[in-house]
Amino acid sequence: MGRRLRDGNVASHTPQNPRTNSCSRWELGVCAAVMACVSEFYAGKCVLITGATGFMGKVLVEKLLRSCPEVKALYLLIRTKQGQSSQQRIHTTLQSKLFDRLREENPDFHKKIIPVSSELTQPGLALSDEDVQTLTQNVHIIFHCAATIRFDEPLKHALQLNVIATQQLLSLAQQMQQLHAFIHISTAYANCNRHHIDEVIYPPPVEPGKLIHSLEWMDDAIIRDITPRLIGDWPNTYTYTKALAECVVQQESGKLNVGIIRPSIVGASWQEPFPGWIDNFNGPSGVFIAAGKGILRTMRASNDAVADLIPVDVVINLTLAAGWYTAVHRPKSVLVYNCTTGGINPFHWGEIEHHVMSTFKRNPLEQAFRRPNANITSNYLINQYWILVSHKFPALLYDLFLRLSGQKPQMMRIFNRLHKAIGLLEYFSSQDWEWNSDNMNMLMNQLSTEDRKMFNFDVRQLNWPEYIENYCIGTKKYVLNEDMADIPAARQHLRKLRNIRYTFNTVLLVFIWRVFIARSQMARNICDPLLPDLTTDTQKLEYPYQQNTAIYCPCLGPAPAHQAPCTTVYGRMTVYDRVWPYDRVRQCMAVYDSVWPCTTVYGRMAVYDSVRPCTTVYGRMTVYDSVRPCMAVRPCTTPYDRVRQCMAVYDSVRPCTTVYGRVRQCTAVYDSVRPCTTVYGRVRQRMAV
Ligand SMILES: CCCCCCCCCCCCCCCC(=O)SCCNC(=O)CCNC(=O)[C@H](O)C(C)(C)COP(=O)(O)OP(=O)(O)OC[C@H]1O[C@@H](n2cnc3c(N)ncnc32)[C@H](O)[C@@H]1OP(=O)(O)O
Ligand SMILES: NC(=O)C1=CN([C@@H]2O[C@H](COP(=O)(O)OP(=O)(O)OC[C@H]3O[C@@H](n4cnc5c(N)ncnc54)[C@H](OP(=O)(O)O)[C@@H]3O)[C@@H](O)[C@H]2O)C=CC1
Repeated sequence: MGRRLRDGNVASHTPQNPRTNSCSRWELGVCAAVMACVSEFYAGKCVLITGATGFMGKVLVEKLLRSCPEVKALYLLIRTKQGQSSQQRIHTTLQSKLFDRLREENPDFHKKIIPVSSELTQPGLALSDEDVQTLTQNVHIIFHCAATIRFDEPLKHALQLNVIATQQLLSLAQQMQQLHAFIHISTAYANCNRHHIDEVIYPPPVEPGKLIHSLEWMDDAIIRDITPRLIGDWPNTYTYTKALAECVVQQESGKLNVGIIRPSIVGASWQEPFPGWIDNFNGPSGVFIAAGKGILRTMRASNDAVADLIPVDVVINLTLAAGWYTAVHRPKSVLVYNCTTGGINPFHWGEIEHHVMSTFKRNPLEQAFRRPNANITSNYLINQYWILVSHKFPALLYDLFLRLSGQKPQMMRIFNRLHKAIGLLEYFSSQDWEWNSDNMNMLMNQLSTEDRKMFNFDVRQLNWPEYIENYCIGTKKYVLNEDMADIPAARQHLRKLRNIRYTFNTVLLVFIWRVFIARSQMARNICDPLLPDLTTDTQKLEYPYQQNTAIYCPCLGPAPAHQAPCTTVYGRMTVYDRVWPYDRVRQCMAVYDSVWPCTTVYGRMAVYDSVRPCTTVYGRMTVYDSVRPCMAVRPCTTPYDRVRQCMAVYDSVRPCTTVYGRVRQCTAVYDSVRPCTTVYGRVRQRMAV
């Protein structure tokens, strides 16, 4: 690694006039024929990069050193953090697997890296005078990647980093004597309040200077209160301040050659330095991991909305090419590149869900909480339902288990954080945008064949299923640092989870059956058609009586009736009793109905009698009511109606042949409906009969 600027040991170089240094059109042709023009352009150049310890910054440093080996020096503006100096931090960053390929190709690559201590939120970027002098003398190209990308960042801090730091960097750039290009990394969602987004800088929601001055004197509590009103149509302070930053870039660019790159949702690498490289939980990566671990089961997203993911290497290739183009062609105004895939090679969230789940089932993550099975829905209520059933309920059970086993409950806490994170992402997964990407296409056409291969950002070639598979495997290998050799053990763990789920579901089903369904005729009527029909098609064709046997013994395997078709209710009852002896009459009715639904009182009675011959009118009436509830079918407004109904039943039990017998029967029935306490009442009863 090159020594820090403060040490004053900067590799000497001959300053070149940016205008004469750029490839002429003739030179471009020669360069293309001999070697890639873009890497030729970076030869001998000093490049300043902010955000080099971040996701995209790292990939930029790696690609620049690998594909432009003649680059002179990389000045990386890095803040001290957690007691580590910028020197130590870059040292740690370079240990990342990301640099393995470069390490192999060029073990001395670190010598070109010069860390510069800089806290971007401080006045003057907290640069020493010496560092300012060296940077202003040497830097040819600036890539400004640093930003806070947190969606919940307090407005003042987001403004300080994303807007004010950009402003300060631009004024430093103005002092640079041989700067060729200033490339600012923005986001495709800076203007997410619009549906169609062109490659232009839109008017800012508020004049950035005014906002900066107003927020200076306000305390944090007031700012927090007015933030929602200030950001208006923007979903968070990140996209809002990125919109303001674009405006600042335009205002302060002066005579600088400036380009703005607007990537959409930056994901794992597609090809370089190797497929699937990713090192953080941001954006979809965290969602994929949570789904792969079986924690996330539901999320609000539209199946049909375009998932505008863009691989990180595509963004970096475009950025380097834009650096070259901006320096060489010096466009008159700030050139904006929408770096997106949706308009060129669209892929949808529903498809992503499918491929993510399929990949994690084949290549499971270690120690999954449940089997991966996430579903996306755009319906708020359905999502809330699944959150309750698939997130909160299992979390409660698991925490209960942890408590009982003397451990600290943690699942509910994890779910609360997950819900906060996905709540912030839903805005981006529930709708889609149209980005114009003419400048990206124009730039591609400007590249030589060689450059197009070396700095490939042609997303038409992107094979999504393959990319998503590599992405998921990348989260496993590089974010979670899991060993691919442990996949068989992870698969075994998933099988164990599946068996636990089957057992749990069976117990739950049996419990629900016994407590609710087996005790209620109405519930049975509702549930019977919903219960799984376990019979095969051949059985259905062969014998209708067989169809429902499985309903009565769903968890205990096939009943004997499957082997020897049962044609009588009695036979059927025998099977039933073996499985689950319980409340004979109710069972009998249920079984009978399942075989031969009984619509007449008579049929019903016949079944009833076969089980428990009825000797009392009351018992008989209960059966009668269960078949054709008298109050429901024909509301009985008078005891007389009831008596008529009862008599019909009564007759079927004990037919009466004498008038006297009839009167006695009637009286008994009548009494059971409305006991009579007066002689007058009795006489009225008899008269009625
Ligand atoms: C199969 C389904 C397919 C459908 C799939 C749809 C995906 C739909 C993606 C849309 C994506 C749009 C992206 C816009 C395009 C840009 O503009 S890109 C810039 C993107 N910026 C981000 O993604 C930053 C978002 N993150 C944040 O704002 C903050 O991390 C959060 C989410 C507010 C959490 O903050 P915090 O509570 O202070 O904690 P933090 O330490 O940051 O993280 C807490 C936990 O959340 C986890 N976490 C962080 N981010 C995430 C995440 N994205 N997901 C899950 N967990 C996360 C962390 O791993 C951590 O877990 P533990 O390690 O503690 O177990
Ligand atoms: N990731 C994505 O999906 C997308 C990102 N972008 C844009 O790309 C750029 C890079 O994003 P990404 O790499 O993902 O972000 P990261 O969060 O991974 O990296 C942010 C970088 O900024 C640096 N930084 C933050 N605060 C300061 C500070 N006060 N002083 C000095 N350096 C600081 C961080 O350094 P440190 O290590 O010290 O924290 C880190 O190197 C951003 O401008 C972002 O807006 C745009 C679209 C999508």
